[in-house]
Amino acid sequence: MTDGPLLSVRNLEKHYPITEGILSRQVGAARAVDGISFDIARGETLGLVGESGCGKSTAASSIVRLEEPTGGQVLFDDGREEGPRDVTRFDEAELKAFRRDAQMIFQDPSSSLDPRMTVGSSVAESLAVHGMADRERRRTIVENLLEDVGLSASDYDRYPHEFSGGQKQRIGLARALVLNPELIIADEPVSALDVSVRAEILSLVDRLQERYGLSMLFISHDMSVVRDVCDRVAVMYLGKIVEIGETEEVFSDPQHPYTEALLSAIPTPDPRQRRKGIDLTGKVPSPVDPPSGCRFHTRCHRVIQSDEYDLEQANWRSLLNLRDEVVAGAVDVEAVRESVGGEGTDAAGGVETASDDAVEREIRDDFGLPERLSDEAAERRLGDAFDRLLDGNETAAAEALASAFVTPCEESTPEFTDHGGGHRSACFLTARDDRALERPANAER
Ligand SMILES: Nc1ncnc2c1ncn2[C@@H]1O[C@H](COP(=O)(O)OP(=O)(O)OP(=O)(O)O)[C@@H](O)[C@H]1O
Repeated sequence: MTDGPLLSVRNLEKHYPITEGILSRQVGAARAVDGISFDIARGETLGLVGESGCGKSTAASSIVRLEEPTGGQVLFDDGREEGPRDVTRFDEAELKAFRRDAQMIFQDPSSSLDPRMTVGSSVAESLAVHGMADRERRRTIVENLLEDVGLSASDYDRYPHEFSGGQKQRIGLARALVLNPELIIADEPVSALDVSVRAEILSLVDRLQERYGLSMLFISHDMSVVRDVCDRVAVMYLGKIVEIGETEEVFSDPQHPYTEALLSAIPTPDPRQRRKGIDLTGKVPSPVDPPSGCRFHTRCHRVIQSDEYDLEQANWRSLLNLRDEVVAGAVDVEAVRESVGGEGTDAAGGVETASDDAVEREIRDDFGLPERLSDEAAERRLGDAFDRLLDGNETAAAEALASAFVTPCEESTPEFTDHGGGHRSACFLTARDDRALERPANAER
């Protein structure tokens, strides 16, 4: 056995083709996982965390080749003399052996339990598949394992429907452990469970991991769950890892604004401890057409300002939101005019038409923009774009906004910056001055 990591994922990619027409011509690709790299040491738990749709499950299934990766390497070191081998190049027999060493646990344990089989037979099944012919021996191993996961040996002969969600996840754990694997990939193992049983299952996972000396990739959208069980954490956004480091470090000194926003969403019972002030608004963009540059720039509260202006950060964010909506053709001036003007009547008794000023005020208000920006140059260019928009020339307005308001974050892709101790993040802010992000004034911790 070498001292190196058990698993090294290198530039892993999974791109799903997007096809069109009866000939299924490929017209694009969903870049669900777009070049992620991380290591998992022996006995270590790495958390992979991010919002729904960022590619966590695709990463997991690509690592064990339930789906074929499009690119990259998955190096697994099972202690052979020749060192780590690339799972993506395994033939069928090698893959079968690898799947004994690397087991998955899923969010819904019922999906992998046959309702017509006793849970004991379900757990014992893979022992038989992998060549253990002695039925009594299989039974003894499984009975012991059921006790290890907090069930009893007599549960062997019961059926899945007789168990609660938490108990089923215990059975899922027993199934994953029965072949004595080295690596467990747990995909949201507690998200479907009642809050009351989550802590029990998490502490069981922790205990089993230590007892069996397991390495684990623990996938979750929930930062608070990750904090409880993971030694290190990798934060994923739209197919890419944006920050990775020791859990303690990442939680106490987050370096990427996305991590910061995820942390601010953790509910805490103590209002004095509550972090607030960071709105993670909007959905994760589509991986078919991800934003250019830093993929988080369309939602980032710290998105970098153009050197030309000196605006309040919130106003800069709002300006970019307005720009993106106008460019997408999603600002319907006439609808706003109607909604603003519909409240009064004109001299002839007809519905009053809202003035351009009123419409502009309304749109500014919708986007959280003040009636006048503090920066004169920015205000002039915004006013210019509004003139065109209110004249009904959306294309010219979009062009004016797109050329006036550009963030460096969309122009190139940030590389990783090393913060020491294996803590790295990919953000221009930290790349610029290599120091921790200052907290926003209104973000309490
Ligand atoms: N077969 C597929 N074809 C095209 N796109 C897909 C396919 N499977 C997943 N995707 C897309 O890939 C992206 C990543 O999905 P994935 O399920 O891996 O995310 P996730 O972070 O695990 O989210 P969740 O927790 O909701 O499962 C999503 O945008 C999803 O729509």
